[in-house]
Amino acid sequence: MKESILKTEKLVKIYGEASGDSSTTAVDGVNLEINKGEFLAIMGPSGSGKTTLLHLLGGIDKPTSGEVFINGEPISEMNGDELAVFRRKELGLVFQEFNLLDSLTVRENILIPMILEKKPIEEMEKKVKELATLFGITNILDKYTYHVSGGQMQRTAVSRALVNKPSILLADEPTGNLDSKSSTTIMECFEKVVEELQTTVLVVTHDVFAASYCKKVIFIKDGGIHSSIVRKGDRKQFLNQIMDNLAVLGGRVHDI
Ligand SMILES: Nc1ncnc2c1ncn2[C@@H]1O[C@H](COP(=O)(O)OP(=O)(O)OP(=O)(O)O)[C@@H](O)[C@H]1O
Repeated sequence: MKESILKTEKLVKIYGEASGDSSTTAVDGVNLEINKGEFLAIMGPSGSGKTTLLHLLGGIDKPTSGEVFINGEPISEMNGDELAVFRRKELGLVFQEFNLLDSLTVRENILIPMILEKKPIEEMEKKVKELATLFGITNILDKYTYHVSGGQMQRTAVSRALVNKPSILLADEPTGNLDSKSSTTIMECFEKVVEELQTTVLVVTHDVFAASYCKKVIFIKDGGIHSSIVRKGDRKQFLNQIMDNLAVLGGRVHDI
């Protein structure tokens, strides 16, 4: 049976409503359901509302109306502290800019969320070893982040996002600052996250190549869900299918 991890009901985000200036409806009544083990991408033209939607799903921003449920829990009913704890346990977040602390080593960066959860030291060491092995970064664990490559930084960020075994990993343009080789490595890491750790992954991306690694792509336009496609054949066929759907969406290719 399908297990719902994340669900939204009539999610709306309007910017600028209170200021009296002209307002922008960035997310316009989105109903979305993501089940356990899904690996999906959200794509759409520039300004279509992708990042805003991801911020609402991750509790980083509050909706104007509607609700986000994570494991059946409505996140709008949580106060700031409750939401912070809930996010630390249930959500893993990965950003384009990596957001690592450069005064810490790779190992220390990965440990931060577990330290905040006051996990026993043996458990922390075991988890870091497990994730570093899975993502091929054991040899850089004691390096400072400014001494490692962009691809290694992003694999560190993915490890940090996973240490507390979240229900879902949300990634905003995770390949945006990476060359094509590192982008491939990161998308292969996400495949492992889904297949070996059974963690659900949602990626917001402009990158057709990155999206082609996913099993499903949801296209958004003007803040609403326009269409979605599911991967049936190989990755190259899916990449072509994604390109065709983006062409239908409109917007110039370099805007996507
Ligand atoms: N803080 C804000 N205040 C006012 N308007 C905003 C704000 N953030 C986003 N918007 C507007 O909301 C709409 C959606 O923006 P959003 O950044 O979510 O789109 P996006 O699809 O992620 O774009 P891109 O692909 O260019 O990053 C745009 O019209 C944008 O100008």
